[in-house]
Amino acid sequence: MSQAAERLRLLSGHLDRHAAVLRAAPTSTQTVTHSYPHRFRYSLDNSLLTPEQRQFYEENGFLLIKNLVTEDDVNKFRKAFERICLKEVSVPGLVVMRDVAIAKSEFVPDQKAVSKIQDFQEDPELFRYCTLPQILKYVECFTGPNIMAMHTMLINKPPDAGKKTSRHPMHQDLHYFPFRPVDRIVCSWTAMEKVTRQNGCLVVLPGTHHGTLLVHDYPEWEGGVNKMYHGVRDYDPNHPRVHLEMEKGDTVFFHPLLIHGSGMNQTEGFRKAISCHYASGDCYYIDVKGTTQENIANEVKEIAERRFDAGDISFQDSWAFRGRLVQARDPEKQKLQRRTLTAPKGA
Ligand SMILES: CC(C)CC(=O)SCCNC(=O)CCNC(=O)[C@H](O)C(C)(C)COP(=O)(O)OP(=O)(O)OC[C@H]1O[C@@H](n2cnc3c(N)ncnc32)[C@H](O)[C@@H]1OP(=O)(O)O
Ligand SMILES: Nc1ncnc2c1ncn2[C@@H]1O[C@H](COP(=O)(O)OP(=O)(O)OP(=O)(O)O)[C@@H](O)[C@H]1O
Ligand SMILES: O=C(O)CCC(=O)C(=O)O
Ligand SMILES: [Fe+2]
Ligand SMILES: [Mg+2]
Repeated sequence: MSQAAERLRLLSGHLDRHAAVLRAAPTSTQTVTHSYPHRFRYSLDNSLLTPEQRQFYEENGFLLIKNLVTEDDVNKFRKAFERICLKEVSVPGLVVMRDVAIAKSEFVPDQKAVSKIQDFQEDPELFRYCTLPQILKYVECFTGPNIMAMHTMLINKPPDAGKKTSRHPMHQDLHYFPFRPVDRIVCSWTAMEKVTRQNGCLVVLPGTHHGTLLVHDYPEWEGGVNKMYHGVRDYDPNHPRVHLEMEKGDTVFFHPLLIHGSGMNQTEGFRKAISCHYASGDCYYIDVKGTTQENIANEVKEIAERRFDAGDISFQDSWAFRGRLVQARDPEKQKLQRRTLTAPKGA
């Protein structure tokens, strides 16, 4: 038997015994969980999540917390978005996107034209979302105490213009991220109104975070597809799907390998959600050359160089500009700010 096979055999023997111990464990699982650190890969020890919530995230890759953001705060974020759309304020670095079906038709200079804004880290009111203590408390369970807000977004999913371009294809957010480790990254996504299957709620494939990063590309949709909306090329169409219907203020936290998307908006209203991707400040940048992420890296680089009229902006630079420290126990260790390009040995 090869050394590797022998190691695997020993390891699986160890895991079997481990599982047997867990099965034989008494009903007070709370004390048991703390003595078996390998049982938890996706979440860190914390005093916030119930054992059931923690287990749910481990198994499914997402966790929905009801009523986490107040009505008052959501209304303030809606107002801030409106002011941006009305061009009453201009925010440095902000990316405004119109749905491809609308962008290619007549320009309407109000929020109706805007399907998404990204990178609102310089808007104090919207960025307040990323610093809400009740959100960071949950985020910390996945990232640990040093937290960077890496990517901010407000999605204003328009009524579908008839070409199904309001859909977001099934994807894994990690496709867009040149930083690791993967399990120390989490997204928070808050409904800014009731979201339903009708207006295009999030759709998730539970448990897919256990897999690896898959090949992403533009889906072959007849009516067109929005810029950079890559989808997983092959996923199991029979995998169970969950439609996450949510009330205003409800927030879902999900893992960057969880396959998710959102359906067509079949209503007359604009379905709004605000989100932030967080990563541990101890994460490091990786070089995606030669990986499945090379296609998105090239697109991002091209757009960034055009926008900033600069010669050479790397994929990692484009993230380093945007990341903001939102919580620190250990300010020295914020590798994502310093743009450490090489992975530490053994990572
Ligand atoms: C985890 C997370 C990162 C996951 C995601 O967010 S996935 C989606 C990521 N998507 C993005 O980051 C795209 C961000 N959007 C943008 O950068 C911009 O909106 C752009 C698509 C570059 C367009 O911006 P801009 O150049 O200011 O707009 P213009 O009105 O001048 O149009 C220039 C040409 O682009 C076209 N365009 C505009 N919006 C879209 C669209 N949504 N999809 C596809 N093509 C689009 C527009 O028609 C125009 O094309 P031509 O007329 O030059 O042929
Ligand atoms: N024909 C398709 N090809 C690839 N992906 C699709 C297709 N139709 C929907 N999707 C994706 O599946 C997810 C869910 O879409 P959608 O809400 O339409 O689901 P659904 O279960 O078909 O709901 P409904 O029956 O309400 O339309 C979205 O990410 C969407 O982009
Ligand atoms: O709000 C949505 O439709 C989901 C958007 C999304 O998953 C993303 O932009 O990565
Ligand atoms: Fe996503
Ligand atoms: Mg459908």
